[in-house]
Amino acid sequence: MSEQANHYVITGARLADGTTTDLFVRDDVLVDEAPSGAERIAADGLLALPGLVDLHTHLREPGREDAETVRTGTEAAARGGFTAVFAMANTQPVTDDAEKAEWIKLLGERDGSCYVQPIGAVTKKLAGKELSEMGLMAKSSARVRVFSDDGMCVMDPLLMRRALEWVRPFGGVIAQHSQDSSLAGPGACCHESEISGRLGLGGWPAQAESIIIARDVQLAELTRSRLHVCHISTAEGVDVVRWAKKRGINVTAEVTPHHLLLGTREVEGYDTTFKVNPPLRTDEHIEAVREALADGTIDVVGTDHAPHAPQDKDHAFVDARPGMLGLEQALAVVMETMVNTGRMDWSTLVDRMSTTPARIGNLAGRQGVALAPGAPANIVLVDPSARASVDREASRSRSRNNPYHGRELPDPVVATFWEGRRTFQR
Ligand SMILES: NC(=O)N[C@@H](CC(=O)O)C(=O)O
Ligand SMILES: [Zn+2]
Ligand SMILES: [Zn+2]
Repeated sequence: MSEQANHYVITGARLADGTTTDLFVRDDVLVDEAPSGAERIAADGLLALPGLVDLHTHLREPGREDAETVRTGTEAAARGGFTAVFAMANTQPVTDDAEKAEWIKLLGERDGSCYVQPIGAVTKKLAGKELSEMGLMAKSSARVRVFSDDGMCVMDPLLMRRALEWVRPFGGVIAQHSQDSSLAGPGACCHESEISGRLGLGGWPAQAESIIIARDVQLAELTRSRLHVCHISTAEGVDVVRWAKKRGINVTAEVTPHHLLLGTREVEGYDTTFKVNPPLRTDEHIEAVREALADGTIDVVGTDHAPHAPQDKDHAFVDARPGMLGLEQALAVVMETMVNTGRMDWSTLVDRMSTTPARIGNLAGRQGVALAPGAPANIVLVDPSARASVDREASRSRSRNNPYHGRELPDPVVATFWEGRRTFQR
């Protein structure tokens, strides 16, 4: 038995369905009896869940390695209980051809503490003018299935129609950053509300989001293709998705941890950590996205982990880069807002944070698989009662724009195993 072998016996853990079992890890799979020489891990009182899957991560490599790298971003992911992340295309250069997608995939294999699946850009350089090489990215060894201009909205409806048509034959999906940039002034940087008026900040109305979603679900219907709505944040947006699903339109939606917990009032101190797209909203919107995540109108939680270097955040609110960290506290925030409030049980949480994101991103069978013999050994061990004050300095991320700094939250992740490899241990 080599010392490097990933052989574990995890005893006494409770699964998402409430049953208690022992888990046997032999290399990268779960088996039905203890491998010889396995390390024993007592997990009494802990939950064992399939590793979490994030459809929406910004890893910043290549181009902004001062803010994050594949290594540091996936270390943050493992710390948060994730065993797979989808890397957004808005890097420098943009991931808009097969070679660049293959390079991200290779970086993941070389440096990753979890599986890294590249997302391809919808348009070249995210410029919104010309479709990228989506077919070649799909055919490449990176096997890209999710395409997004995230950071930018695909504003041209004809281009959006063509993109949806293009990905349909190979089962791809267009993940849209739904934000009508023509419906707010150039300085829009928070939610349009009484608070934006009082603070003197330009606002994004909720309708800048819901109008694009309404257009796109109809284009998904027209093309019989698949649409994913990134970071939905408004009651109006949720209503449109609910309507579209009732019509049988192939649409899925995602909410971020920060839109489940944080509100417009966070920006009152002009702390640019809280500047994000779409902006933090008011209580009625927060209530709407929580309800929609519980009832399945919103299919998944996606972190929109968006690391930024200090020089991009240390500006007047209107000039700072939007985006905040998310990977390390995602599970904690979903527990606090959804599980500990009695809105959601653990098996639904697993669906929203592991099974369904894996399915949307075409990783079903490899990620988000229920823990049973034969399944890949992607496991997160969770202590449901631990709590701690978040310290941004303790982050695995290279950036410090953590919106939960100083806040007391659950501190659930005890250990993470990716394909049998222990990638995090508290
Ligand atoms: N969410 C953000 O405010 N910023 C993201 C881009 C995006 O998700 O739109 C980023 O890349 O920094
Ligand atoms: Zn976005
Ligand atoms: Zn994003």
